[in-house]
Amino acid sequence: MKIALIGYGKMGHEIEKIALQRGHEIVCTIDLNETGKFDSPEFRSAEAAIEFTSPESALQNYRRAFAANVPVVSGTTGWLEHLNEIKAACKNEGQTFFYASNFSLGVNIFYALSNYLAKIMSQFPDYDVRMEETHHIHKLDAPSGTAITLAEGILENLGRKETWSLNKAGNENELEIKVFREGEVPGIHTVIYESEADSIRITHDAKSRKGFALGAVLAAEFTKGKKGFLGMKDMLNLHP
Ligand SMILES: NC(=O)C1=CN([C@@H]2O[C@H](COP(=O)(O)OP(=O)(O)OC[C@H]3O[C@@H](n4cnc5c(N)ncnc54)[C@H](OP(=O)(O)O)[C@@H]3O)[C@@H](O)[C@H]2O)C=CC1
Ligand SMILES: O=C(O)C1=N[C@H](C(=O)O)C[C@H](O)C1
Repeated sequence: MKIALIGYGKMGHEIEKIALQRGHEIVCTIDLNETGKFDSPEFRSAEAAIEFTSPESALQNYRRAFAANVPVVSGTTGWLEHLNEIKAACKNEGQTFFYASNFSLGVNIFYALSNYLAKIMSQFPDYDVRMEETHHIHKLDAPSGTAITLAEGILENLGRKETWSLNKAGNENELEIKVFREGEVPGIHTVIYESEADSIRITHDAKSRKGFALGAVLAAEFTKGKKGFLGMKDMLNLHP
């Protein structure tokens, strides 16, 4: 299929490689300060645009792609305060938008596992829960989008935490997410349950960006012929 890339950084390059390997054509790449390209015939010919940019630019990019009637697959994190606006555009304007805070199969299995563990732990109040995430030093947002999705799943299934907090231990109603930024780490997420007797830890450790990029290309393939707001739940049927 014809794919446009919005954002030609670390993920844009990785996605390009995988898209070409899977027989797709990259018809247009749009990086910072190249917004004129949204009006080009090449961009308009795309059957999907895959967007990995920055928290501040994501919403504008979606709007520009929608104006050209190009479906969007996005993995950019840190923009979710605008989620309802995008859902409304899907519903009221007939747009197509696929979002995942993490496109890797492994993390989506991990989400399901963490939700299930939280459900079990709802019966065992002696265990407190906290989370840790580690990423490369270039990351702009904290906590990671993946950590927020994990935290939301824990809050929903555990029933004894009201909200999550960033690097702030001590309040028993809050689920602490401790954030580390180190070297070129692609992404590590850990959920820790601890009682006086023992601790249980589950970790997802990405070996590279390949899994994220493959998931994004599979998502672009999945959007073909579909309308509305889509996510990994629709594609993988993994977490209830
Ligand atoms: N959902 C998932 O599975 C994953 C999500 N991510 C998320 O994706 C995003 C990008 O990650 P990554 O590729 O590592 O970051 P990079 O910084 O390597 O790449 C982002 C690219 O987007 C460009 N850019 C910035 N603003 C615009 C704009 N307005 N229009 C077009 N291009 C723009 C940047 O240009 P310049 O460098 O000149 O600023 C850069 O080339 C982050 O939010 C990250 O959290 C990352 C991995 C997996
Ligand atoms: O910025 C990154 O690199 C990543 N961002 C995503 C996030 O914020 O969860 C996904 C992955 O962890 C890599």
